[in-house]
Amino acid sequence: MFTRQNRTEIQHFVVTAKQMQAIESRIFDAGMPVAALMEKVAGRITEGILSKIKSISVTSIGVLVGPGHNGGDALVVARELHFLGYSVVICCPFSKQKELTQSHFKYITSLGISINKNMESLQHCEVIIDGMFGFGLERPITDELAEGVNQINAGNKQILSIDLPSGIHTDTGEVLGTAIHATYTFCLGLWKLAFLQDSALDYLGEVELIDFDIPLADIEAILGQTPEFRRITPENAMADLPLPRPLATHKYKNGNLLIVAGSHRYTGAAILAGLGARASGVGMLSIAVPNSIKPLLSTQLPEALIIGCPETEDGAILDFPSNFSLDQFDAIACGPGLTQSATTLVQLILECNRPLILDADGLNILAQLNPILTLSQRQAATIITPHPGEFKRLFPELAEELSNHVFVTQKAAQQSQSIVVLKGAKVCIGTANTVWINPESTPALARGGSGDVLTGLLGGLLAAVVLNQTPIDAIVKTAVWWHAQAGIQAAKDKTELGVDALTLTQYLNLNPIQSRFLNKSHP
Ligand SMILES: NC(=O)C1=CN([C@@H]2O[C@H](COP(=O)(O)OP(=O)(O)OC[C@H]3O[C@@H](n4cnc5c(N)ncnc54)[C@H](O)[C@@H]3O)[C@@H](O)[C@H]2O)[C@H](O)CC1
Ligand SMILES: [K+]
Repeated sequence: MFTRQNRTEIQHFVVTAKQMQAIESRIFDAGMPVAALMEKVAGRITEGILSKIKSISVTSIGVLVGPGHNGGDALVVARELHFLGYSVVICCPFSKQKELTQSHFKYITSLGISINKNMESLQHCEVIIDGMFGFGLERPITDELAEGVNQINAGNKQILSIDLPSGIHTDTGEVLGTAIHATYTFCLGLWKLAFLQDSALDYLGEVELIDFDIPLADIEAILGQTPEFRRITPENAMADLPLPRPLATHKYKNGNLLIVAGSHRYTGAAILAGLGARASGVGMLSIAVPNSIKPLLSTQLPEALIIGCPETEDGAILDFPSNFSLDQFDAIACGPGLTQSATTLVQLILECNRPLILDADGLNILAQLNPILTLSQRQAATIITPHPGEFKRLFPELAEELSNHVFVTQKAAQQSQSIVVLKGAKVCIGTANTVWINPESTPALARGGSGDVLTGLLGGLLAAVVLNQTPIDAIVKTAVWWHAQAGIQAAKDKTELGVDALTLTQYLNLNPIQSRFLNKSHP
């Protein structure tokens, strides 16, 4: 007995509409008939739909059909549901269809199922299948069509969208005119960019990838060895964890990190960054803080070397102590809780030749210093971790397009020659060749302090890879994934309200996902 192949590797590809069309064309050129592929895909969508509706009592299913092949998929699904005994109501508010879609119309009509033009025909159905537009949507939905979509949304029924909620732009995730509010969306073949854009989140509902066996060779032929966009998965995130450790390792081989953080006003930020770094397993941790808060840090992080620094009148770090050198560190993480009074210090750090993570006030200070020029002139790698507000201050010329997170992250990384981590529901990581996007997270992390934790965690992991001369890009996505997974687990245990930043640091250590890492441990 054969079971369907579990192709986890396809989970990490992300495509634009144009790339999907190009991949699809290769399949057709190789001899796969279009109708056969539609039949196969729709069969798998039907399985997906049945698994979602089996627990509710459904007698009548409404199917919204568009003019293209998204509509064709919907008609095949409708036909199969009809044969399974469901009462199917079809609505197609278009007078012209593509040839294959037209052919399915003819057949389904011959089975005695009538086709309605008016969207009100769907109002008594318990469930609606949305096959109006997929990746072929090319202009806004307007007029009567828009009214119909809004009416369907207002009906508060379960809506299952095929490929994309109709009205959502495949690449930007933006709403073109209006869009279906799906309960579930079945993305066909490969993840489309819209599934990883914050702007589409409210419309997608629960999402699932329907694999239909696109050969990897066709994907790679179009996307290349280094795809432009990549989705972070447990597999690719864990592959870059510094585990298992070599048996004969010692502390100087596991990274030496300097955190520069905190002020008299914001002591907690330094502690949280320190606790994030602690969880990373970094070999040596030093934390530079204003002299006056050194005792507090020493109590909270007994394993770290706390460096008390001269401070400004308002309690920010003024400078490093005399004879202090940044050269000894593998990496520096700078910014949480510094306040904007630490400008001279941040300038000094930007000039040093150590790999650097800049966050929070570090970014606000950078924003005053011609960011693109400053970053591109740095002699070592820089990772910046802005939220959208900080991003706007750093890259004002990209502000207008900020709703397209993936695009602006890519542009900012290219312009600044840095790694740009744009925070949001779906964190985007722009590197020289690829934008990594984290699909799984939790709103529980939208809370003061969780960014400080990420900075520390990232710093610790970065210090270790710099020392071992492994690529930096890869570890950034691992840190973002680890941080989100800790948040998800904490939210499961304590609700989304119970994940304060300190609790989050505890889940970095205790996260059950870590037991999976043990598989990679020594025999
Ligand atoms: N992924 C695959 O390899 C497969 C995908 N399939 C399905 O096909 C659609 C894409 O089909 P396509 O015909 O290219 O596009 P659409 O169905 O999304 O619609 C295009 C159709 O609609 C017209 N149109 C576009 N915007 C508007 C508008 N605002 N108002 C009115 N009309 C509009 C446009 O002119 C076209 O006529 C994909 O999503 C999958 O569902 C295959 O079935 C299997 C392989
Ligand atoms: K759709």
